[in-house]
Parts: sequence; structure tokens; C-alpha cells
Amino acid sequence: MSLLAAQLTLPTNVSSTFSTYEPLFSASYDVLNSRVGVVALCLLAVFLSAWLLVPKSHYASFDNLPGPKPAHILWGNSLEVIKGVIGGKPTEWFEKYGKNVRYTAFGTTQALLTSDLTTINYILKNGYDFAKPPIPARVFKNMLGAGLITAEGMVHRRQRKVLNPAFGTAQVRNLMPEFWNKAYLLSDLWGGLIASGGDPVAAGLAATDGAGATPPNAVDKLAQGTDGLKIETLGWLNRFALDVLGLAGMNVEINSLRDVHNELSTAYKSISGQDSQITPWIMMEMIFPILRWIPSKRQKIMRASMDAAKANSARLLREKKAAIAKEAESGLVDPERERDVLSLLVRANMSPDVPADQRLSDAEVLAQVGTFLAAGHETTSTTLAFLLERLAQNPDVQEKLHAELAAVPDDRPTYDQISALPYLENCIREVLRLDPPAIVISRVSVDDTTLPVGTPMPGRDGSLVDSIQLRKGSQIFMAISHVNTSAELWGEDAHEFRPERHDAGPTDKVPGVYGNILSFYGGVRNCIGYRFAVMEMKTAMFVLLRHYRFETLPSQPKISRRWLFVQRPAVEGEENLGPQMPLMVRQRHD
Ligand code: HEM
Repeated sequence: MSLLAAQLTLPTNVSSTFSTYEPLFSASYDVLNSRVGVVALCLLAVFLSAWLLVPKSHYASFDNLPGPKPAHILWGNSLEVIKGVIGGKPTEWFEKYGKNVRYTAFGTTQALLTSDLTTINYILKNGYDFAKPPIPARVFKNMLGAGLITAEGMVHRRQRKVLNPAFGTAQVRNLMPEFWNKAYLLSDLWGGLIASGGDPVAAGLAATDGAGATPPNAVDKLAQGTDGLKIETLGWLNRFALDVLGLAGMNVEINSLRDVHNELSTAYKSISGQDSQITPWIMMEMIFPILRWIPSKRQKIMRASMDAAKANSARLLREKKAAIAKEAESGLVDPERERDVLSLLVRANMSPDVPADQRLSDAEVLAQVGTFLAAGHETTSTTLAFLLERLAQNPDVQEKLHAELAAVPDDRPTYDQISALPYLENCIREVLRLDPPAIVISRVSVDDTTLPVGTPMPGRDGSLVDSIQLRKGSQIFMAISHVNTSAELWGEDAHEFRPERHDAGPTDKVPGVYGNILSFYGGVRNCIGYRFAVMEMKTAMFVLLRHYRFETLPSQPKISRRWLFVQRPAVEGEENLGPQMPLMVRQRHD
């Protein structure tokens, strides 16, 4: 029996992990329809008003921090913070008040917005003293189960210790064949579409969906040239990243690239399409989950899509379990089959280095599957889509990158060869600097704490604020994209796409785990999948840039950035179609 089979005693119905909250919600729905429910609602309203209107006490140094007046009686400055981290109100505030700003988060709740590297460095270095805020943590737990993203304190430390080995350099090196296979499949499919003028049947796409239908939003014959086609690249990149995670993450073939109506990818597309931008209502729903039970078309679609995503994650696990059982029966352990992240995780969990009381339970192992799929799929695909957009807008950069990639003699260079391509590395860093999937990261202080300040600023009473005392539970927003685009660190052209800037780097050390930027965060809670993501993006760019030239469309659609947990592109005027990155993709003949 293989190590995996011995360890992985997965229950057959794992969807229960995800549906913990369902009975709670149905119960709340019944209560709402009774007299008791009306009384309970009135009490809740009184409680909420008290919670919203009674100001909480803070230390003087925090009260003394300057900042804007609340823009709204209920959600204060929250929407301005979340929507406008790049170039919006927060930029104005940082210029006016300094790098640490006090603003109104909700009702009378005061929060800290920071772009101060010393303050952020302290929070990163003392990772376990700052937890994820309970509201997004609850949303994630409900969606993904109790995996690494939602774990805190000792539970996080224990999970991370077991998971770390599965994401090391040596392990990512072994996943190269999976990255190459999917990158070449994507390239071939685009080649087929372009050659056939956007005909999915001729491109070999209809085989698995049976219907021969045009992939939704995938191609547009109107913008078709002789050797090029308008392609909605983000949808394809989403499915590419999902298929990579299936294979490299679990050794399971999701096949969403070929099967454009694949249930799992459709479910994720639908979730991000419904909730791609933070709105006051979505904020209220996060704070008061009971509101999600007010019937609406959006909620109906969200619930159906979430159920489909959970059922599919569960199915993937069942398939994995069956494969391991089959292997155990035959007595043949194939190390090739066990190089995916989930197999390595299971193996690491059994290592003698991990004491029995530190091991992950089956439920914890299972929760990582939804976590990897959600954390590793849209983050990578949106970054790739933004990079294609940046290259289309900057043809000189695209040609320089193409020249570097075209000079590599091998079609599938090794991990070391691809890591040694300097301009590719610069381009990846530059897009992550300008278009990070997480534009803000928020935390709450676990205890009363004192934060150091790098740049002291005059407080409301005129005295200099050189440290900030916070009470337990205070909310902190770290303006990731603001630090990434700071003129002080990167020069006056910090908002421009100029990959060469990474040759010199920033003027000061940035505490992020990768590339002198904060896009993969840092400290004990840095992105565990950053090596995986960087190599996956590099292989995709290597293949796509060698075969295609990317151009902006003649119709010049305006692509805006929207944010809800992940930053996504949307076409202005077509927001109802969900996140999109339409580009002209031309076959290269050089
Ligand atoms: C461009 C791609 C990616 C970006 C920019 C990114 C960014 C991030 C960031 C900023 C965090 C910290 C979030 C927080 O603590 O609030 C994070 C955490 C995490 N990421 Fe990624 N990520 C990417 C790809 C991936 C991939 C491919 C995987 C898995 C295969 C992954 C798995 C995770 C996990 C499990 C965590 C939680 C780590 C912990 O709390 O210890 N990510 N990521």
C-alpha cells in the first residue's frame, strides 16, 4: 500500500465540509417568518444601532492620527478605501496626512490605513499578533473550509509546517511538465481558433461539450484579421490556471480548456461575474450574513455556482482517492503520480519530522483543496491577463521580451533555464507591482499593541506621532498597491509599466517575499504558492509570446479595474458580462 493510500482515508462525501453553514441559514429563514423572529429582529436592530453609534475607546496616539471625515453615515470611508487604493482618495489622504491615516470603517468604528514600510514590516514580522478580520475570514471559511487561508495562530503554524515542503523549489521544479503541457494546449487551441476564423468546432473544442457552441465571450469574428482574432483572453487564462491546478495540485484532469462548458470553471466564472466589485450591499451581506437569504437573482446564481464548485471539488477528491486506492490494490507505487501538491502534502503529513499531534486531520487536508483552487486560480490568471494587456499597450517591451524568449533554443527549457531569463523575470515583477490581485490586505490586532512609524507625522493636536498604540481588535488596512507604486521607492514614473526598473530595484528594502513588492505579502503568512505561481506564469508567457503578438483592439474598449478579494479587469459598458480582457491575438511568423 502506498504512503498516500495509508494516510488518505478521505470520506466519500466531502461536501459536508463546505455546507456547515447551510442549516444555520435555513434556520434563520424560518425564524424570520415567525413572531419570535420579528422580536429578535427588533432586538438585533437595537443592538446594531448601539454598536454602530457608540464610539469605541482608543489610545490617544491612535485618536491623534489625522485622516478624512466619514463619507457615509453607515460605511464611513470603507468604499473609498477599497475602491480607490490606486490613485483614488487614499492617495490624496497619504499626501495630505502622511503614511498612516485614521479613517472611519463602519458606523463609528475607526481603522488604520497604512502605506508606511516600517509599520507594515512590523506587522509582517509579528504575523501571529495580527489576525485576519473576522468578516472576510468567515466568508472564506464558508466558501473553502478550514484550510490554510483561514487558519490562525497555532493552527496556522501547524498547517503551514506540513504544507511548506509541498511548495518548495524542488517540488515546483518537478511540476514543469504539467505547466508546459497546459501552456502548449492553450497555445494550440488559440492557434486552431485563429486558423479557423473563430470556429470552435474546427479548433477541436466541440469534442467534449457535444454542442459545438461558440465558447461564451471567447471569440468575436467581427474583429477578425487574416492571421489574428479578437480573443477574450481572461476566460481562457482562467481555465488554463484551473487545469494546471487540477494536474499540478492534485494530479486530476479538470479539462476545462477543451471543455468550455466545464461545470467547475463555469461555476467560478459565474461567482466572479456576480461579485466582481465591492458594493455597499455586498459589504452589508458580509457583515450580516442573514441578508444573503433575502431572495434575489444574484443570490440564486451565487448559491447555485457555489454548490457546483463545492460538488466539483468534492468529486475531484473522490477521483484522487479512487486513484490512490487502485494504486494500493496493484501494489505499484508510481512516483510520477505522486508529485502533485496534494500527494506531497499527504506524504509530508506522515513524515517522522512531524509529531503525531502536529499532523493535519483528514478534514484539514480536504479543506486545502478548495483553498488551492480558489487562492491559486484567479490570482494567477488575472495577473497573466494584465500582463498581456500591458504588453499590448507597450509593443517595445513586448518585442524585447519576445526576442529574449525566441533566443532560447529549447521548446521546454528547464526550471533553471527559465529562471535565468532576466527580462521575463522583470516583466513578471512589473505586472505584479502594478496589478496585484490583492490591492489591500487587512488585519486586526490580536492584543493591545504599539506599531512603529517610519515617517512621523503631525497629529490632530499638532504634536508629532512617532508610534501608534492600538487596542485589541483594531482594524488595519495595508495599502499594498500604494507601496508597490510609491514614487519614493520607484521614482516619479512609478505608475508606468517599465520592467527595466527591476534591474536597479527600489530605493529602500520592501519586506515582501518576492521581487521587492508586497503582492505575495510576506512574513509567516506570505503566499505559500508564490514559486508555483511565478513558474506557471513564466511557462505560459514563454509559450504564448513565442507564438503570438498581442495588440489592443481597434475599437479601443476601456478596461477598468474592479476589486472584490481579487482585482479583476472589466470592459467599461460591458460589466454585466463579468471580468474580461479582450485583445487582438495575432499568429507570429517571425
Ligand atoms: C499571481 C498569483 C498569486 C498571488 C499574487 C497571490 C497572492 C497572495 C497573497 C497576497 C496572500 C496573502 C493573503 C493574506 O494573508 O491576506 C496569499 C496567500 C496564499 N496563497 Fe497566494 N497568490 C498567488 C497564487 C497562489 C497559488 C498558485 C497558490 C496555490 C497553488 C496560492 C496559495 C495561497 C495560500 C494557500 C495562501 C495562504 C497562505 C497562509 O496564510 O499561510 N497562491 N497569496
